[in-house]
Amino acid sequence: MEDRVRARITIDFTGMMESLQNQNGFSEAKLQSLQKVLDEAQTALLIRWKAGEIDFSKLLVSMKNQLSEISEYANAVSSKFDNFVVLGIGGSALGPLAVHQALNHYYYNELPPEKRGHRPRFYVMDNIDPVRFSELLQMLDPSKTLFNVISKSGNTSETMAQFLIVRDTLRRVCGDSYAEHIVVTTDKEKGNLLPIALTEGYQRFVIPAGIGGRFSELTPVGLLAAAICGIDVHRLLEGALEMDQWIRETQGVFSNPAQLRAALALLSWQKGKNISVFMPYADGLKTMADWYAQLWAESLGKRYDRQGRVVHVGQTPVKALGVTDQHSQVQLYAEGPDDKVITFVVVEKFKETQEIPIDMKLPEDIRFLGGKTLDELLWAEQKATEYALTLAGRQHQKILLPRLDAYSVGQLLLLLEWETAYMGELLNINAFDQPGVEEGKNGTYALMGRNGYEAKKHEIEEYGKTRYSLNG
Ligand SMILES: O=P(O)(O)OC[C@H]1O[C@](O)(CO)[C@@H](O)[C@@H]1O
Repeated sequence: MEDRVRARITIDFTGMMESLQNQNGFSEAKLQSLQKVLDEAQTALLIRWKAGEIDFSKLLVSMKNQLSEISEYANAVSSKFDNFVVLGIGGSALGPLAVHQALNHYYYNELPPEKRGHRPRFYVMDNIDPVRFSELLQMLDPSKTLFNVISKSGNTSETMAQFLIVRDTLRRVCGDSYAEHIVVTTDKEKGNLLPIALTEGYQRFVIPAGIGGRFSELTPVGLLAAAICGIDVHRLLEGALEMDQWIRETQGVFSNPAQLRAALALLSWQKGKNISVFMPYADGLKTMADWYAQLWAESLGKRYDRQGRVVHVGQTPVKALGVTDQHSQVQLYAEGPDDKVITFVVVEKFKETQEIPIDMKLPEDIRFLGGKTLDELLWAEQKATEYALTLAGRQHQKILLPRLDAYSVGQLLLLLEWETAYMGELLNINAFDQPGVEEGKNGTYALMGRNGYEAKKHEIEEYGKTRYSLNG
């Protein structure tokens, strides 16, 4: 029976304040003085959203209205197929993966069907590594598999290549019924995937206009996969809506969680903290750190400001996992360059616990663990690391999730999306585009022989003539 607690997540920014207060020239008043900029940021966002750009609230409400369609399809296919495979990359893969890992059994795919509600196994193919892709196709029975091709643009080479291989395989294995094994999630009007989907009669879901990949988890991009794998998508959206409302309706940097995190991020970035470490203390949130990395990096790493001036802004996101990375990265965080701000994400109540057995015959060095639980050990380690970083004068803050459930995850997604949007405004850049990836894409088209890219191909071949390499 799912717990119906609807507690809000908490932002504990003591670690930031203490460290910032120890720096010359910082005061709470300085943080407060950002309020005017944040208010302007909010107004600017709302104006642009009214004019048709991404609008979190509108999006969530319209998704709520579409849930019955998504759930109906999900229920129909989940008992029909043994496997459900997402083909996508970036925002079209990281969100579905993060939410699945956060909310489903950690070993979901290994469970016998009855223990996963007779729902299909779930795979996300977010790369074009030929070995992994071949091995996936060797391992799955295509006739028992549903493939979800996800691409906002409908043009992404990696996803299109995967799709063409899968379509070919399905045609060979399933004959005329191959189209029943493909569901497409793409734009309503644009892209090359759409006409193929229409002509070949695939089931189709729409990514609303104005929503870029990294902001699309709470659209059919993520909701379909979640619904097929048994996640409570209603609660996910409820949590997101609750956070959206909290942020949208709360004035004041010390009461608005996204404004506070963005303002602190700006202040720390201005003080040379060029790295933002996202460190959840829950294995279920490991891929949430990947999702966050794309959100923060692609949204905020920009060459030009809104007036076209060269600014080169952005903070490099780093993924870490507590407690695992205490034994690999924390040494650097404590004693290396003071260029990081660390966000711990802590779950206050885990859905499972494990007691450590008591054995009085053991030496005290390990006997002290007996009678405690793994959760207690994990929380103690997090607190101790937080304290150690405080002693080292390092900046950190903490997001506390009451539980790792759909409601909290919905809140977390929206918190981070809003924070990114505010940070974009504070940096005076467009957080919703990604022009820096175009050059690489065009180069790929050129090298793969796409018509119209001959000059670029020549340019790259010329570049390739001078090499400095070592081959013993
Ligand atoms: O969903 P699409 O259009 O295939 O894009 C995939 C990813 O590629 C990017 O456009 C970057 O190349 C990301 O912003 C996006 O999440």
